[in-house]
Amino acid sequence: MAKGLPYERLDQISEIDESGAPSDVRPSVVVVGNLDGIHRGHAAVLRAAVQRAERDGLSPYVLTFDPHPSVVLGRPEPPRLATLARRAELAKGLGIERVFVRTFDGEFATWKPLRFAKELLVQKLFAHEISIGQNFRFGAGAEGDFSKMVTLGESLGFVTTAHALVGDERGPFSSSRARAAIAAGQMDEAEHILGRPHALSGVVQEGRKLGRTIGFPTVNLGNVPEMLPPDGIYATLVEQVFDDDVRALALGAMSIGVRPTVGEGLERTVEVFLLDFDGDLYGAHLRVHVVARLRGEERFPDLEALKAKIAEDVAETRRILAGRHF
Ligand SMILES: Cc1cc2nc3c(=O)[nH]c(=O)nc-3n(C[C@H](O)[C@H](O)[C@H](O)COP(=O)(O)O)c2cc1C
Ligand SMILES: Nc1ncnc2c1ncn2[C@@H]1O[C@H](COP(=O)(O)OP(=O)(O)OP(=O)(O)O)[C@@H](O)[C@H]1O
Repeated sequence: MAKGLPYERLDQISEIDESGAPSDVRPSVVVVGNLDGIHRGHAAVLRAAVQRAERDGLSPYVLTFDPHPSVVLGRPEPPRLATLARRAELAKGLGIERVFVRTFDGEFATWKPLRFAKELLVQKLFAHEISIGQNFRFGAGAEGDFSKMVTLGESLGFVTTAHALVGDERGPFSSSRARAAIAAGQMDEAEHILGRPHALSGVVQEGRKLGRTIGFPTVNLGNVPEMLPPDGIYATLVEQVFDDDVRALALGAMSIGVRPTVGEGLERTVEVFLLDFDGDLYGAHLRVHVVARLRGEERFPDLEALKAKIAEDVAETRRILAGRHF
Protein backbone atom coordinates (compact mmCIF):
# COMPACT_ATOMS: atom_id res chain seq x y z
CA MET A 1 0.00 0.00 0.00
CA ALA A 2 1.30 3.50 -0.85
CA LYS A 3 2.50 5.18 2.32
CA GLY A 4 0.03 7.55 3.90
CA LEU A 5 -2.98 6.37 1.89
CA PRO A 6 -5.76 4.79 3.94
CA TYR A 7 -6.86 2.66 0.99
CA GLU A 8 -5.37 0.10 -1.39
CA ARG A 9 -5.58 0.17 -5.15
CA LEU A 10 -6.70 -2.89 -7.08
CA ASP A 11 -6.02 -1.53 -10.57
CA GLN A 12 -2.91 -3.45 -11.59
CA ILE A 13 -3.98 -6.51 -9.68
CA SER A 14 -7.32 -6.77 -11.44
CA GLU A 15 -5.64 -6.44 -14.82
CA ILE A 16 -2.82 -8.90 -14.24
CA ASP A 17 -4.92 -11.89 -13.37
CA GLU A 18 -2.18 -14.37 -12.73
CA SER A 19 -0.78 -12.18 -9.95
CA GLY A 20 -3.62 -13.41 -7.75
CA ALA A 21 -5.12 -11.61 -4.83
CA PRO A 22 -3.72 -8.59 -2.99
CA SER A 23 -1.66 -9.80 -0.05
CA ASP A 24 -3.04 -10.93 3.28
CA VAL A 25 -6.66 -10.94 2.18
CA ARG A 26 -8.91 -12.87 4.56
CA PRO A 27 -12.38 -14.32 3.98
CA SER A 28 -14.54 -11.23 4.02
CA VAL A 29 -17.81 -9.35 4.04
CA VAL A 30 -17.55 -6.77 1.22
CA VAL A 31 -19.55 -3.56 0.94
CA VAL A 32 -19.57 -2.34 -2.66
CA GLY A 33 -20.33 1.16 -3.88
CA ASN A 34 -19.14 4.65 -4.70
CA LEU A 35 -19.96 5.66 -1.15
CA ASP A 36 -19.33 9.33 -1.90
CA GLY A 37 -19.60 11.31 1.32
CA ILE A 38 -20.38 8.17 3.39
CA HIS A 39 -23.88 9.45 4.21
CA ARG A 40 -26.21 7.96 6.82
CA GLY A 41 -27.47 5.27 4.42
CA HIS A 42 -23.92 4.16 3.64
CA ALA A 43 -23.02 4.25 7.34
CA ALA A 44 -25.91 1.91 8.17
CA VAL A 45 -24.77 -0.60 5.52
CA LEU A 46 -21.17 -0.39 6.72
CA ARG A 47 -22.09 -0.84 10.40
CA ALA A 48 -24.27 -3.85 9.60
CA ALA A 49 -21.43 -5.39 7.56
CA VAL A 50 -18.97 -4.87 10.40
CA GLN A 51 -21.38 -6.61 12.80
CA ARG A 52 -21.90 -9.55 10.47
CA ALA A 53 -18.15 -9.87 9.95
CA GLU A 54 -17.65 -10.05 13.72
CA ARG A 55 -20.40 -12.63 14.08
CA ASP A 56 -19.10 -14.84 11.29
CA GLY A 57 -15.36 -14.45 11.89
CA LEU A 58 -14.83 -12.57 8.60
CA SER A 59 -12.97 -9.35 7.75
CA PRO A 60 -15.10 -6.31 6.82
CA TYR A 61 -13.89 -4.73 3.55
CA VAL A 62 -15.04 -1.95 1.20
CA LEU A 63 -14.69 -2.07 -2.57
CA THR A 64 -15.10 1.34 -4.16
CA PHE A 65 -14.33 2.97 -7.51
CA ASP A 66 -12.28 5.88 -8.76
CA PRO A 67 -12.93 8.05 -10.66
CA HIS A 68 -16.72 8.17 -10.34
CA PRO A 69 -18.26 5.84 -12.97
CA SER A 70 -20.00 8.82 -14.63
CA VAL A 71 -16.69 9.97 -16.14
CA VAL A 72 -16.25 6.81 -18.19
CA LEU A 73 -19.93 6.64 -19.06
CA GLY A 74 -19.64 10.06 -20.73
CA ARG A 75 -21.54 12.04 -18.12
CA PRO A 76 -19.97 14.91 -16.20
CA GLU A 77 -18.38 13.81 -12.94
CA PRO A 78 -20.62 14.81 -10.05
CA PRO A 79 -18.87 17.19 -7.66
CA ARG A 80 -17.20 15.21 -4.92
CA LEU A 81 -18.60 15.17 -1.41
CA ALA A 82 -15.43 13.59 -0.05
CA THR A 83 -12.04 12.57 -1.41
CA LEU A 84 -11.10 8.93 -1.70
CA ALA A 85 -8.82 9.28 1.30
CA ARG A 86 -11.60 10.81 3.40
CA ARG A 87 -14.09 8.11 2.34
CA ALA A 88 -11.58 5.49 3.44
CA GLU A 89 -10.98 7.30 6.74
CA LEU A 90 -14.72 7.48 7.45
CA ALA A 91 -15.27 3.82 6.52
CA LYS A 92 -12.44 2.76 8.81
CA GLY A 93 -13.92 4.91 11.57
CA LEU A 94 -17.01 2.69 11.30
CA GLY A 95 -14.94 -0.47 11.73
CA ILE A 96 -14.07 -1.39 8.13
CA GLU A 97 -10.64 -3.06 8.05
CA ARG A 98 -9.48 -2.40 4.49
CA VAL A 99 -10.70 -0.19 1.64
CA PHE A 100 -9.96 -1.40 -1.89
CA VAL A 101 -10.23 0.88 -4.90
CA ARG A 102 -10.79 -0.32 -8.46
CA THR A 103 -9.95 2.19 -11.16
CA PHE A 104 -13.15 2.73 -13.12
CA ASP A 105 -11.99 2.87 -16.74
CA GLY A 106 -13.53 2.06 -20.10
CA GLU A 107 -12.48 -1.56 -19.92
CA PHE A 108 -13.87 -2.12 -16.44
CA ALA A 109 -17.16 -0.52 -17.53
CA THR A 110 -17.66 -3.43 -19.96
CA TRP A 111 -17.35 -6.13 -17.29
CA LYS A 112 -20.48 -8.23 -17.00
CA PRO A 113 -21.91 -8.87 -13.53
CA LEU A 114 -20.52 -12.44 -13.50
CA ARG A 115 -16.97 -11.29 -14.22
CA PHE A 116 -17.22 -8.56 -11.58
CA ALA A 117 -18.46 -10.97 -8.93
CA LYS A 118 -16.08 -13.77 -9.81
CA GLU A 119 -12.83 -11.97 -10.55
CA LEU A 120 -13.01 -9.10 -8.11
CA LEU A 121 -15.27 -10.09 -5.26
CA VAL A 122 -14.48 -13.78 -4.98
CA GLN A 123 -10.99 -14.21 -6.41
CA LYS A 124 -9.38 -11.00 -5.17
CA LEU A 125 -11.32 -10.16 -2.03
CA PHE A 126 -12.34 -13.66 -0.84
CA ALA A 127 -15.92 -12.47 -0.39
CA HIS A 128 -18.10 -14.83 1.64
CA GLU A 129 -20.78 -12.17 2.03
CA ILE A 130 -21.67 -9.12 -0.06
CA SER A 131 -23.47 -6.25 1.54
CA ILE A 132 -25.32 -3.69 -0.57
CA GLY A 133 -28.27 -1.33 -0.35
CA GLN A 134 -31.52 -2.34 -2.02
CA ASN A 135 -30.94 0.10 -4.89
CA PHE A 136 -27.40 -1.07 -5.80
CA ARG A 137 -26.65 -1.57 -9.53
CA PHE A 138 -23.47 -2.98 -11.02
CA GLY A 139 -21.84 -4.38 -14.15
CA ALA A 140 -21.98 -3.20 -17.77
CA GLY A 141 -25.08 -1.13 -18.46
CA ALA A 142 -25.94 -1.38 -14.74
CA GLU A 143 -27.65 -4.68 -15.56
CA GLY A 144 -26.74 -6.23 -12.21
CA ASP A 145 -29.00 -5.63 -9.23
CA PHE A 146 -29.67 -7.26 -5.86
CA SER A 147 -31.39 -10.37 -7.23
CA LYS A 148 -28.62 -10.82 -9.81
CA MET A 149 -26.05 -10.67 -7.00
CA VAL A 150 -28.01 -13.26 -5.01
CA THR A 151 -28.04 -15.61 -8.02
CA LEU A 152 -24.33 -15.09 -8.66
CA GLY A 153 -23.61 -15.77 -5.00
CA GLU A 154 -25.48 -19.06 -5.14
CA SER A 155 -23.18 -20.34 -7.86
CA LEU A 156 -19.98 -18.63 -6.69
CA GLY A 157 -20.40 -19.37 -3.00
CA PHE A 158 -21.22 -16.09 -1.26
CA VAL A 159 -24.27 -14.76 0.54
CA THR A 160 -25.77 -11.40 -0.47
CA THR A 161 -27.53 -9.15 2.01
CA ALA A 162 -29.51 -6.09 0.98
CA HIS A 163 -29.82 -3.40 3.60
CA ALA A 164 -33.17 -1.61 3.76
CA LEU A 165 -32.85 1.93 2.44
CA VAL A 166 -32.29 4.49 5.17
CA GLY A 167 -33.96 7.84 4.73
CA ASP A 168 -36.57 10.29 5.94
CA GLU A 169 -40.02 11.47 4.86
CA ARG A 170 -38.50 12.90 1.67
CA GLY A 171 -37.00 9.58 0.57
CA PRO A 172 -33.76 7.61 0.92
CA PHE A 173 -30.55 9.41 1.80
CA SER A 174 -28.24 9.51 -1.21
CA SER A 175 -25.10 11.22 -2.40
CA SER A 176 -27.16 13.05 -5.03
CA ARG A 177 -29.50 14.41 -2.37
CA ALA A 178 -26.55 15.67 -0.33
CA ARG A 179 -25.13 17.39 -3.44
CA ALA A 180 -28.46 19.07 -4.15
CA ALA A 181 -28.62 20.40 -0.58
CA ILE A 182 -25.08 21.80 -0.79
CA ALA A 183 -25.78 23.37 -4.21
CA ALA A 184 -28.72 25.18 -2.60
CA GLY A 185 -26.63 26.33 0.38
CA GLN A 186 -28.78 24.23 2.72
CA MET A 187 -26.01 23.16 5.03
CA ASP A 188 -28.35 21.88 7.74
CA GLU A 189 -30.05 19.58 5.22
CA ALA A 190 -26.64 18.38 3.99
CA GLU A 191 -25.69 17.64 7.60
CA HIS A 192 -28.97 15.79 8.14
CA ILE A 193 -28.19 13.51 5.16
CA LEU A 194 -24.48 13.06 5.78
CA GLY A 195 -24.72 12.72 9.55
CA ARG A 196 -22.01 15.40 9.89
CA PRO A 197 -21.44 18.79 8.28
CA HIS A 198 -20.11 18.87 4.72
CA ALA A 199 -16.35 19.45 4.91
CA LEU A 200 -13.90 21.23 2.62
CA SER A 201 -10.19 20.58 2.69
CA GLY A 202 -7.09 22.28 1.37
CA VAL A 203 -3.65 23.61 2.01
CA VAL A 204 -3.22 27.18 3.27
CA GLN A 205 -1.86 29.48 0.55
CA GLU A 206 -0.64 33.06 0.51
CA GLY A 207 -3.48 35.55 0.05
CA ARG A 208 -3.21 39.23 -0.87
CA LYS A 209 -2.87 40.03 2.85
CA LEU A 210 -5.47 42.76 2.54
CA GLY A 211 -7.51 41.06 5.27
CA ARG A 212 -4.90 42.08 7.82
CA THR A 213 -5.34 45.73 7.00
CA ILE A 214 -9.05 45.52 7.76
CA GLY A 215 -8.51 43.55 10.96
CA PHE A 216 -9.72 40.19 9.66
CA PRO A 217 -6.75 38.18 8.38
CA THR A 218 -7.87 35.05 6.56
CA VAL A 219 -6.37 31.72 5.61
CA ASN A 220 -6.84 31.01 1.90
CA LEU A 221 -7.49 27.40 0.96
CA GLY A 222 -6.05 26.30 -2.38
CA ASN A 223 -7.35 23.52 -4.68
CA VAL A 224 -10.31 22.45 -2.60
CA PRO A 225 -11.28 19.03 -4.04
CA GLU A 226 -14.76 18.85 -2.50
CA MET A 227 -17.97 20.40 -3.81
CA LEU A 228 -18.20 24.11 -2.91
CA PRO A 229 -21.49 25.52 -1.67
CA PRO A 230 -22.62 28.71 -3.46
CA ASP A 231 -20.68 31.94 -3.01
CA GLY A 232 -21.42 33.47 0.35
CA ILE A 233 -20.46 33.56 4.01
CA TYR A 234 -20.56 30.50 6.29
CA ALA A 235 -20.10 29.55 9.96
CA THR A 236 -17.51 26.76 10.17
CA LEU A 237 -15.51 24.53 12.52
CA VAL A 238 -11.89 24.28 11.45
CA GLU A 239 -9.52 21.39 12.12
CA GLN A 240 -5.88 20.93 11.25
CA VAL A 241 -4.99 17.61 9.62
CA PHE A 242 -1.62 16.07 10.44
CA ASP A 243 -0.15 12.82 9.05
CA ASP A 244 -1.56 10.70 11.84
CA ASP A 245 -3.85 13.04 13.71
CA VAL A 246 -6.60 15.66 13.30
CA ARG A 247 -6.89 18.49 15.84
CA ALA A 248 -9.55 21.11 16.48
CA LEU A 249 -8.13 24.52 15.56
CA ALA A 250 -10.78 27.26 15.76
CA LEU A 251 -14.24 28.48 14.86
CA GLY A 252 -14.16 30.11 11.44
CA ALA A 253 -16.14 32.69 9.45
CA MET A 254 -15.64 31.52 5.85
CA SER A 255 -16.11 33.52 2.68
CA ILE A 256 -16.43 31.83 -0.72
CA GLY A 257 -16.50 34.21 -3.65
CA VAL A 258 -14.88 36.74 -5.94
CA ARG A 259 -14.69 39.64 -3.45
CA PRO A 260 -16.54 42.31 -5.45
CA THR A 261 -15.73 44.96 -2.83
CA VAL A 262 -12.02 44.58 -3.48
CA GLY A 263 -11.89 44.42 -7.26
CA GLU A 264 -13.38 43.37 -10.57
CA GLY A 265 -12.93 39.94 -12.13
CA LEU A 266 -10.96 38.42 -9.25
CA GLU A 267 -10.61 34.65 -9.07
CA ARG A 268 -12.84 32.77 -6.66
CA THR A 269 -11.28 32.19 -3.25
CA VAL A 270 -12.18 30.10 -0.23
CA GLU A 271 -10.95 31.98 2.81
CA VAL A 272 -11.55 31.68 6.51
CA PHE A 273 -11.16 34.15 9.37
CA LEU A 274 -10.23 32.01 12.37
CA LEU A 275 -11.76 33.31 15.59
CA ASP A 276 -9.46 33.80 18.60
CA PHE A 277 -6.53 32.39 16.68
CA ASP A 278 -3.11 33.86 16.13
CA GLY A 279 -0.42 31.90 14.34
CA ASP A 280 1.25 31.04 11.07
CA LEU A 281 -0.55 28.36 9.06
CA TYR A 282 1.04 28.63 5.62
CA GLY A 283 1.32 25.14 4.19
CA ALA A 284 -0.98 23.65 6.83
CA HIS A 285 -3.64 21.13 5.76
CA LEU A 286 -7.05 22.23 7.08
CA ARG A 287 -10.47 20.62 7.17
CA VAL A 288 -13.36 23.09 7.32
CA HIS A 289 -16.76 21.77 8.47
CA VAL A 290 -19.42 24.01 6.94
CA VAL A 291 -22.23 24.28 9.50
CA ALA A 292 -24.45 27.17 8.36
CA ARG A 293 -24.84 29.69 5.58
CA LEU A 294 -25.03 33.24 6.91
CA ARG A 295 -25.62 35.36 3.78
CA GLY A 296 -24.68 35.88 0.15
CA GLU A 297 -21.56 37.73 -0.95
CA GLU A 298 -22.16 41.47 -1.27
CA ARG A 299 -20.43 44.42 -2.85
CA PHE A 300 -19.88 47.13 -0.22
CA PRO A 301 -19.19 50.80 -1.03
CA ASP A 302 -15.88 50.72 0.87
CA LEU A 303 -13.66 48.58 3.07
CA GLU A 304 -15.06 50.19 6.25
CA ALA A 305 -18.55 48.92 5.39
CA LEU A 306 -17.14 45.45 4.57
CA LYS A 307 -15.26 45.45 7.87
CA ALA A 308 -18.43 46.29 9.83
CA LYS A 309 -20.32 43.47 8.09
CA ILE A 310 -17.54 40.94 8.72
CA ALA A 311 -17.67 41.88 12.44
CA GLU A 312 -21.38 41.00 12.35
CA ASP A 313 -20.60 37.72 10.55
CA VAL A 314 -18.10 36.85 13.26
CA ALA A 315 -20.63 37.55 16.03
CA GLU A 316 -23.20 35.44 14.18
CA THR A 317 -20.67 32.62 13.76
CA ARG A 318 -20.01 32.63 17.52
CA ARG A 319 -23.73 32.57 18.24
CA ILE A 320 -24.51 29.72 15.84
CA LEU A 321 -21.58 27.57 16.90
CA ALA A 322 -21.93 28.14 20.67
CA GLY A 323 -22.01 24.75 22.36
CA ARG A 324 -21.20 22.83 19.19
CA HIS A 325 -18.51 20.22 19.35
CA PHE A 326 -15.99 19.38 16.68
C1 LIG B 1 -16.45 36.57 7.08
C2 LIG B 1 -16.05 37.23 5.77
C3 LIG B 1 -17.02 37.85 5.00
C4 LIG B 1 -16.69 38.47 3.79
N1 LIG B 1 -17.67 39.03 3.04
C5 LIG B 1 -17.35 39.67 1.87
C6 LIG B 1 -18.34 40.31 1.09
O1 LIG B 1 -19.55 40.26 1.37
N2 LIG B 1 -17.96 40.97 -0.03
C7 LIG B 1 -16.63 41.03 -0.42
O2 LIG B 1 -16.34 41.67 -1.42
N3 LIG B 1 -15.66 40.38 0.28
C8 LIG B 1 -15.99 39.71 1.41
N4 LIG B 1 -15.01 39.07 2.14
C9 LIG B 1 -13.67 38.91 1.55
C10 LIG B 1 -12.76 40.07 1.86
O3 LIG B 1 -12.88 40.98 0.82
C11 LIG B 1 -11.36 39.51 1.94
O4 LIG B 1 -11.23 38.75 3.11
C12 LIG B 1 -10.32 40.57 1.93
O5 LIG B 1 -10.31 41.17 0.70
C13 LIG B 1 -8.95 40.00 2.24
O6 LIG B 1 -8.44 39.29 1.16
P1 LIG B 1 -6.98 38.67 1.16
O7 LIG B 1 -7.17 37.19 1.44
O8 LIG B 1 -6.51 38.90 -0.23
O9 LIG B 1 -6.16 39.31 2.20
C14 LIG B 1 -15.34 38.46 3.35
C15 LIG B 1 -14.36 37.83 4.13
C16 LIG B 1 -14.70 37.24 5.33
C17 LIG B 1 -13.64 36.56 6.16
N1 LIG C 1 -30.14 5.46 1.81
C1 LIG C 1 -29.51 4.28 1.72
N2 LIG C 1 -29.79 3.30 2.59
C2 LIG C 1 -29.16 2.10 2.51
N3 LIG C 1 -28.22 1.81 1.58
C3 LIG C 1 -27.90 2.75 0.69
C4 LIG C 1 -28.52 4.05 0.71
N4 LIG C 1 -28.00 4.78 -0.30
C5 LIG C 1 -27.10 3.99 -0.91
N5 LIG C 1 -27.03 2.77 -0.32
C6 LIG C 1 -26.17 1.66 -0.69
O1 LIG C 1 -24.82 2.02 -0.47
C7 LIG C 1 -23.98 1.48 -1.50
C8 LIG C 1 -23.26 2.59 -2.21
O2 LIG C 1 -24.19 3.44 -2.82
P1 LIG C 1 -23.77 4.57 -3.87
O3 LIG C 1 -22.76 5.45 -3.26
O4 LIG C 1 -23.41 3.92 -5.15
O5 LIG C 1 -25.21 5.27 -4.03
P2 LIG C 1 -25.94 6.60 -3.53
O6 LIG C 1 -25.54 7.10 -2.20
O7 LIG C 1 -27.42 6.33 -3.74
O8 LIG C 1 -25.38 7.64 -4.58
P3 LIG C 1 -26.04 8.40 -5.80
O9 LIG C 1 -26.99 9.39 -5.22
O10 LIG C 1 -24.83 9.05 -6.46
O11 LIG C 1 -26.70 7.33 -6.63
C9 LIG C 1 -24.91 0.72 -2.44
O12 LIG C 1 -24.90 -0.63 -2.06
C10 LIG C 1 -26.25 1.35 -2.18
O13 LIG C 1 -27.31 0.48 -2.48
